This record gives sequence, C-alpha cells and structure tokens, in this order.
Amino acid sequence: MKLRATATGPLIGTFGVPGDKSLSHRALIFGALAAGETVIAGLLESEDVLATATALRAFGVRVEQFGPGRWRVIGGAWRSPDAPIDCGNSGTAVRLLMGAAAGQGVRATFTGDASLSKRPMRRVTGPLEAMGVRVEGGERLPLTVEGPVTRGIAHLNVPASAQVKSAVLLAGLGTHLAVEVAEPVPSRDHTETMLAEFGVDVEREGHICRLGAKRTLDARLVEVSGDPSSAAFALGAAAIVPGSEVTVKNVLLNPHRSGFVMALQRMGADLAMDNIRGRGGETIGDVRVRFGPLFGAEFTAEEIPSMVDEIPILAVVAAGARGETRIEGLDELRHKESDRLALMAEGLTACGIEARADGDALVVRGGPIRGGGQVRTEGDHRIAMSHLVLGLAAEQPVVIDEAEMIATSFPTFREAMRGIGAKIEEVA
Ligand SMILES: O=C(O)C1=C[C@@H](OP(=O)(O)O)[C@@H](O)[C@H](O)C1
Ligand SMILES: C=C(OP(=O)(O)O)C(=O)O
Repeated sequence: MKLRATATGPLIGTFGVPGDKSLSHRALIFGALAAGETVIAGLLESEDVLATATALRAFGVRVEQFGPGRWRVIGGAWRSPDAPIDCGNSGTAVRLLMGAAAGQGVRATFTGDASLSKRPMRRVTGPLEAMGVRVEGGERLPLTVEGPVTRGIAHLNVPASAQVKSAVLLAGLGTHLAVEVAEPVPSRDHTETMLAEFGVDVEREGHICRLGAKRTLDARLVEVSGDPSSAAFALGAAAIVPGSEVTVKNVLLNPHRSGFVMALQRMGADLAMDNIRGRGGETIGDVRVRFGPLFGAEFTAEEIPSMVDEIPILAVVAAGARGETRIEGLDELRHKESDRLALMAEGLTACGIEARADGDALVVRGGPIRGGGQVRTEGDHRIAMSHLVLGLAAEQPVVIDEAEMIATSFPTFREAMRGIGAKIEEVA
C-alpha cells in the first residue's frame, strides 16, 4: 500500500499518542520475569511489542490481553521454547530477549524479518559470551543462545545502546555475580528505572549502573506513558505547517528521550511543556508546539542517543527551517531498520530539499519544500512517517512506496494524524 500526504492547512488539536514502545517491551518482559501477576495499562499494541508478547508465550509465560492496552502477565520460571522465536522487525525484542533468556538459563533460537536479519547482533552476543553464555551463530540472525550465565562482567557500552545495556542487565538477573555497565554517553535508562520499580537492587553512580543483591522481580502494576518518538511526528509537523498548534498529553519526558523536544527549542520553535509530573519512576507531561519561524542548528554526536529514533523527523523539521542544519555522529542510524542516514538524504533530495550525508553527519539546507517525490522507505516505519509529515508542509504531495510497516511502532498513525487535520490517503 502506498500513502500520499497532502498539505491542506494548519494542524490543530490534541494528538492521540500511543504508549511508549521501549516501556511496553520492558513491561511485558519484566512481568514475565516476576513471580505473580503483573498488570499493564496503556501497552502499545504494535507489531514489535506483539512480537515480544508472542515470544514470551513460547518461553512458557502466560500473557493475556483483557482490554484495549490492558494486559496481564503471569511470570515465573521460563522454559526452552520448542521452535525458533521470530522477533519480526524488532531490534528491542530480540536483543532484550536474548539477554533475558540467557539469564533464565534456557536455550532459544532467534530469527527475524529481512530487515532485522541484516542488523548487527555481536554487540549483544559478545558480552553474553563473556558472561559464559553459549552462543551459536555469527554477527546476524538466526542465532541461538543458551544459559546459564557463569561469569560476571564490567561492560563498556560503546556505542551507547540501551538494548545492549538491557541485555547484559537482564542476563545478570540469573546470577549473584558482579554485573555492571558503564556508558561514556548515556543511553535511555528505562531498564534500570523499571527494574528498580519491580524491586530489583540497581545501583546507579554517574554513568555506571550495576546489579545489587536483590535480583528477583516483584509483580506490579505498570502504566505506560505516551511515546515521545511517536509524538515527534505531530510536534515536528506542527512546527513546519503554517498556522498549526498541536498538543501531546501524558508523554514521556525522560531526559534520555527528550532530545527532539530540546532540538525543536534550539531551532526556535514555539514550544511549551506543562503538567510535568512523575509516573512509575519516569517523568511525563504535556507538550504543545505552535508554528513559527525555525532556524537551522548544529547537533553533536553526544546528543544523538537522546533522540536516536527521531533523527528522520528532525531532518524533516530542518527542511522547514531557515539555513543549514548539521547533525553529527549518525553512524548508528546505518544499523537501524534501514540505513536511515542514506534514506533520509535520498528522500529529502527527491522532494527538492538540499540534503546529503557527509561521513556520519546529515546536512540539510532548509527552504521552500517542493515535495512531489515518490519516496523509497525500504520497509522502515520511521522513514515512512517522516516523509508523510514532509508532505503536509510541501507544495506538492509526497508519496511513500510502502506503508504497512508503520504498524511496527504506530498502528494508529493515520487516525492520530487525521485527528489533527492531516490529509494522508491511500493511492493506487
Ligand atoms: O532500548 C530500547 O528500547 C531502544 C533503544 C534504541 O536502540 P539502541 O539500543 O540500538 O540504541 C532505539 O533505537 C530503539 O528504538 C529502542
Ligand atoms: C530502531 C527502532 O526499533 P528497534 O531497534 O526495536 O527495531 C525504532 O523503533 O526506530
């Protein structure tokens, strides 16, 4: 299915953002590790998260939906699954589950779709092997891991990856060995925060975190707040479509996830945050963006982890800003669902924007957005959604070549965008 986005005027209203993907994977996995019944509200029911739910059932865990976004997980001891675990398109699912399975002392084979099968896995199997876990396979899926963990680890998390950090910590839950992860540049810390909420002793000291004495999880209620990576599409659209004013409520404002909001502010966006409060160890709040003049800016490699999934939409915002934007340190973008650095440069160029990859930097010169391009997404949800937002601010509609995969992270994207007045429709 192809989709076309057409500019029709200002975007106005409250954007219906779904639950956060990172928190949703973790709520299911941690619930599966906790003895007793964990109840989750606001779970993101996207394909990636459903892949995690299905995988957990294969490990012998009871996982049930009992209402929209409402799930129940009865955790306990895991068993080795009979068949390979298909993690679909989800890097988070496969990397966290490899660590968790090793920590549970079971044996499991992991597979994924064409995109996931191209992504690097040694970054996880390397530290797991150092922890004494048996690994069969090489850099890519399919891979088999077999616990138990027999050695402690002091892992240096470079490049900053929350998935790798999480895999190491989850593997360490099955032991009393010393397990620590140090990160020169911090990655998102949801695993540390949520493990602590589940009653695990997690010691945090600067950019080091280590497992303490209590490594069992106590079942609990988890409320999943709005996904800032999904909210970014509406906030970015409001920033570049004349006359817009959009609010996103109850969105996660964890500093390691707020890079995009900070970037909008640095570019001069009319942005306000309100109703800031805590929930489940995380900070959440409402964010409102009004259209106004934007200016190009420079972003350094250290800033990237706090907005790693938002670089595609940041590049679209840069297209609507005056002057040049340079985003440094994007090597990791080449290892996501697609080579996002190359595809953003290509897609923006196809829509009349001056954009290029310069080593591991992305350089975008803002100006009038001609649009009119047909954009190649290579099955990457964020490339798809970002270019649809571009179409809402362009002189000519923008068409994306494939749209089904938007469901991996944001199945209600079109409905939510329609809710603020965006015109996004199917084309033959
Ligand atoms: O831990 C997580 O939930 C995630 C971590 C990030 O990946 P890396 O750990 O590879 O940076 C991010 O890109 C992904 O969408 C979700
Ligand atoms: C990179 C992403 O996810 P994952 O690594 O879980 O596939 C993403 O959602 O942009």
